Amino acid sequence: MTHAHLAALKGGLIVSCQAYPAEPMRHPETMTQIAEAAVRGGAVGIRAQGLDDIRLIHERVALPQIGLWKDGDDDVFITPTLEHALAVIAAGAEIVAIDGTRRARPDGLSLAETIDRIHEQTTALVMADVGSVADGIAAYAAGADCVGTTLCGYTGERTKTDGPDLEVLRILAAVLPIPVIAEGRVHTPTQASACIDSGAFAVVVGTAITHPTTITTWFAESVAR
Ligand SMILES: CC(=O)N[C@H](C=O)[C@@H](O)[C@H](O)[C@H](O)COP(=O)(O)O
Repeated sequence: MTHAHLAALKGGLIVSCQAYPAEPMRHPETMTQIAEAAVRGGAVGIRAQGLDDIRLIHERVALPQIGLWKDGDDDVFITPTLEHALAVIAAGAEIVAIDGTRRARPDGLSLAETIDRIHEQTTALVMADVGSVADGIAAYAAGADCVGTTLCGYTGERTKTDGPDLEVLRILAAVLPIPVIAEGRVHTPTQASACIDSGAFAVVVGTAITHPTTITTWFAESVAR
């Protein structure tokens, strides 16, 4: 049985609204406006980073929100500890995205301990951001409510493909009984559609919708002679 907030995402597009440190658009109001614009285009959910952004988006956007807190320069930086996860949930995220890899976590808790404590202390769901098939299987065993292919190509286990890692997506969607969300380098509508055809429960698009600097480089490079 899928929780209502996850069920609301089924078969849809989740738009990741994130700006990176020191970037011009890094402001909760700006990210909230981007999220509001994404709603008008048909997004069924929003993914957002940082407590202030999550709080404001929760106030103004009536869609399920996947929240995360990127912190630290270590390998594990997506909502790296239980404390980060609880803060993301307190800020209003219905689903908390956490590092769901098999790497050691900075607070010394295992992934299973982290997920157990989130489930004991809150009603939020956990999206485990994984970097490989082995990660995904371990995250399911650890109690994740859903997994995302978010970290495929970023942990050294998988080659960073130009588009989404459809191979990991296809395998995890076939073997796991929980939703598998496609995320990472989905840059075109055709790729998003291929994710659904490969078994994705939902598709997250960030950069190609919400990161104008990167999109500008794609066009600038294509006109350069
Ligand atoms: C690896 C990592 O840090 N991923 C982050 C996770 O939230 C974001 O920087 C990405 O923008 C997000 O995953 C969406 O992916 P893309 O922007 O490729 O559509």
